[in-house]
Amino acid sequence: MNTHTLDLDSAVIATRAEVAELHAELVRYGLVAWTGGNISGRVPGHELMVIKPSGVSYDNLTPENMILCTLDGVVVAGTLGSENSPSSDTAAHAYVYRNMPEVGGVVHTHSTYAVAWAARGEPIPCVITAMADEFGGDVPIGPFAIIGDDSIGKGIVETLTGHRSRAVLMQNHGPFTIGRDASDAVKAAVMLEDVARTVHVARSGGELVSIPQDRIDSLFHRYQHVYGQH
Ligand SMILES: O=C(CO)[C@@H](O)[C@@H](O)COP(=O)(O)O
Repeated sequence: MNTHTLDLDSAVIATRAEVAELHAELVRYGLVAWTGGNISGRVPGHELMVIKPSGVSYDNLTPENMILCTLDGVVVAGTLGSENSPSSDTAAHAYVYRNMPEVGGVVHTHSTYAVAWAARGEPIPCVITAMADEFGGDVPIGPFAIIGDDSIGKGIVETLTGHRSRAVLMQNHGPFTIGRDASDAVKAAVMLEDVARTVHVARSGGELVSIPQDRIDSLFHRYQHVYGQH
């Protein structure tokens, strides 16, 4: 077996394990109900992605039943899990990977507060430092788009290209998040729901107080480049 094949096989195995394991985080943080939501990961160094099977209980997701697809969203025949149908959002995830080469992971959830902002068609205003840290500003609204073709993917790419936010609220539907890898995209989904809830509660109590842009900029820089362990 040549080294390229070994590299491919090991990259696929690692991505399957990562994506399967991360789905449990959506349940742990209460971001999905039933089989709603999905996570995918780009297979590093290859024009491939791994995504969950459609409509399968989170309790039954394993590395082996994750589905390997091309970046056109086509299932790679004869591979583990290929007997099942991939997520109904596969086209959206694939469109993001084709058009945003820096993205290594995509997540979709139906988390309550984020979906509530999406139902109002309102961007979440950056009025707490946690939003400045994680999203560098407001969390934007994406267009209303029907599942089944590239519409959702196009809406995600048009909204997030050149935008600091790793999260977009697709109007009347819910959040999609992106990241350098699947884990980073899951973090964005978790933090999104936290800020969506906090700002919703804040606004229900009265007027929101904005943060000066230069403060948002410095908070974002610190969090992205200084915070944590290096
Ligand atoms: O919201 C949608 C589609 O956008 C849901 O169907 C989705 O969360 C779950 O679908 P899958 O189980 O990934 O096919």
